[in-house]
Amino acid sequence: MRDTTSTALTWFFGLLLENPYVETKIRHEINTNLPKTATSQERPWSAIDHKEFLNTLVYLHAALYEAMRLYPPIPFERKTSVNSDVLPSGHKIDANSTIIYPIYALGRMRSVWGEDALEFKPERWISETGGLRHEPSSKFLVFNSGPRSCSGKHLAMTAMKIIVVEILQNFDIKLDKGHKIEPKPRLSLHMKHGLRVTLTKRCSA
Ligand code: HEM
Repeated sequence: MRDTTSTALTWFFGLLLENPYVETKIRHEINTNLPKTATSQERPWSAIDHKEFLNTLVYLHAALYEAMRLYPPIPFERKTSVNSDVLPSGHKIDANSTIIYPIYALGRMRSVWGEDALEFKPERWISETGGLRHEPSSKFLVFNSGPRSCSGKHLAMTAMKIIVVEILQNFDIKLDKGHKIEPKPRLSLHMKHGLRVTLTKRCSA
């Protein structure tokens, strides 16, 4: 469980470094919504109603979902049938069959996510009214779907938002020269060489 959130955050920051406009938008969203009483020296969630504040970070939420769509911490899953059945696709399965489904590939299918499926675009998660666009768990399978889906999803999203706010409020991040970002698929989708960055302390305004 700890592995899933840390893996998600590593890919999130990797994507942020490759897409500086997303970082700018997230920083803007944080600064706009952070109550004026909370300075960058102060941990905002100790001084304010953190639930209310984190709920305003719609674009950050979208960017975290988008990072996990492209790099799901658990890249494949399996299910075993109790009885014979027919899948929505029309495929027949026998009782006691184990099906492995690739969450990584599902998150990148053009037929599911559109022509820009391979692009990192948090905007795809924002609705016309500016809220978070709902996608069914059968489409966004990162937290699994059905009765055995992740019971820590809300906690994971809250923890990741807090960590991102804390890091972005306090540091500038730069990818180390020559560092190559590439996946190492295992049970969790780690980065092959980790994410080597240099953090520079931000001066408080
Ligand atoms: C980004 C973070 C996370 C992701 C992507 C994630 C994803 C998943 C997935 C795919 C499953 C289904 C596993 C399976 O059936 O084989 C699962 C189950 C579960 N997760 Fe998470 N998880 C995350 C974080 C967490 C956290 C932080 C907690 C707890 C604090 C947690 C608690 C659980 C539990 C208890 C289950 C089992 C649910 C059940 O079988 O009824 N998860 N998670």
